[in-house]
Amino acid sequence: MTESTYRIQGATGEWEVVVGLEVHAQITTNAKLFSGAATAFGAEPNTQVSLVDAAMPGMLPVPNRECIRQAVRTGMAIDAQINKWSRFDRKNYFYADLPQGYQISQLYHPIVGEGQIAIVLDEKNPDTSTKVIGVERIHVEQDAGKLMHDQHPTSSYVDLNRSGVALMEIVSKPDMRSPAEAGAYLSKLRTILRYVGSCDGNMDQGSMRADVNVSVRKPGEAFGTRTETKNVNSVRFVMAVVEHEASRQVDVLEAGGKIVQETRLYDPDRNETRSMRSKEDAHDYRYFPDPDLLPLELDDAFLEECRASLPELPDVKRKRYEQALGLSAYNATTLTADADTARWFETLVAEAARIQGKSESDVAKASANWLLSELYGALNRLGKTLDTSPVGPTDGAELLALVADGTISGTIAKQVFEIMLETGDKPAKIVEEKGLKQTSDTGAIEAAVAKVLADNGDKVEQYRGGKEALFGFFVGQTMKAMQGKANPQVVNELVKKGLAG
Ligand SMILES: Nc1ncnc2c1ncn2[C@@H]1O[C@H](COP(=O)(O)OP(=O)(O)OP(=O)(O)O)[C@@H](O)[C@H]1O
Ligand SMILES: [Mg+2]
Ligand SMILES: [Mg+2]
Repeated sequence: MTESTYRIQGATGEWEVVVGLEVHAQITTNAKLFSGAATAFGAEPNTQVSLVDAAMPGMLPVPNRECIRQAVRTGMAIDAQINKWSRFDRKNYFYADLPQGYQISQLYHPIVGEGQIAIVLDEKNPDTSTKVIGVERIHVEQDAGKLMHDQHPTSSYVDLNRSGVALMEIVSKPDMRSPAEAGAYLSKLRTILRYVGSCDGNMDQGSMRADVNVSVRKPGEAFGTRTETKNVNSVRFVMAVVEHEASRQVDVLEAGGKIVQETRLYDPDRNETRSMRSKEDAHDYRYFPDPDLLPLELDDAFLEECRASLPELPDVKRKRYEQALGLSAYNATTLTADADTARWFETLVAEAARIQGKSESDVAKASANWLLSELYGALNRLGKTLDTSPVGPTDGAELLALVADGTISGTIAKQVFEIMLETGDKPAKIVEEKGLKQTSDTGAIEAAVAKVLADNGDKVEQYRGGKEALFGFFVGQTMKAMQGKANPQVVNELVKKGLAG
């Protein structure tokens, strides 16, 4: 565990920043938290609104089992305490996007208690740069609707599609100490949610948004007063908010001012935060238990099913990639940062092992290197991602097998791969049709070596005079003469022999 050393230098000395994040994550379900209305993104306004979501008198909320299940699975994935007994509370306030006049949330008895998330600050050295950030709680609550101010010159409209959509509010402890830690926490949380499948993590669609709580203090002193910047919707913006808000607070404090507990808004265009209103306290909302809902009681069979349905999680997967598959820490971290990437890689490795009749650990390194350099390089160039990759894991594994069994050299493999990307053809077919098979035909290679040595008599003399670095030149020239198709080992041997003779 490393201590963060992020400090802000002020006129009166160094300041430390303290950060806690409240993350609202939309639960991936087809239906809302207390109604059967749909939740699809991008639907026409007010087409996904049931009578419950519109708060028609007399309608009663009925909890959606799947939402509860996903919150519990998320809690288990961060090693949190799961509360078998929890309850919904009403958070009362008036706003035009909230037809009920209250939000159903969980203040006093959240469904998930304390947990933790391990963040990595240096991907090359994950084991020595891990910091554990505490999670205070996860509770389940309803989302509000959305006001639309751009539809009419003088009126605002209300879209209730989001009204009643299930959210998890994941509240961290004030354990982060720098913009980088806040960014790493949010990324890691998103990774975990995507592995679990409880939230799609698409911040640009609003499925995940962070309220960023920031305060500053002199190192070793008690916590200062926090401000809360609402609804920040990217990792980069969260980091920017921490940086700006911290230095703004230092300026205020050093000028003799006071920080007031308030809600602020982030403006990405001007990269600044602005005060919105003074912060409400819990008592302003007159929270009380919702009389329309019974307490939630989870039985053991339900909890057992939640646990059994969890996938292998990113930290465990990373360790397995390092220890069982022999990958570098960096490659293991990169490949496990995203559930889809890990799945793609695992199919590639399984296929490569199957085709070559080897164990997964024998083929994992070459698979990882190919995926992270060749495939990623090509996808970047083509503006594509793994899910839209023109080459799938099985074709990739077949290409790797051709290199492993000596059918083609690594250089030729790059050419074959380019053709695969263009045509979608199988690698074996391309090698066959283009006559790209590697040759170990010593006769042909010997002849090529002889010609290279004859054409470069001066260099041969220099080599023999002690300039051994020239060896690579002769190998390269021979390879070129063989159009890349010569077995490199045989070329090495024959060049050595030719130079000696
Ligand atoms: N001094 C502090 N500096 C920075 N962050 C803090 C500090 N004290 C608390 N926090 C963070 O502020 C957040 C408080 O969230 P919580 O949901 O408990 O309350 P809230 O913000 O008052 O309520 P609401 O959900 O209505 O916004 C937590 O993430 C916590 O870690
Ligand atoms: Mg909160
Ligand atoms: Mg808050």
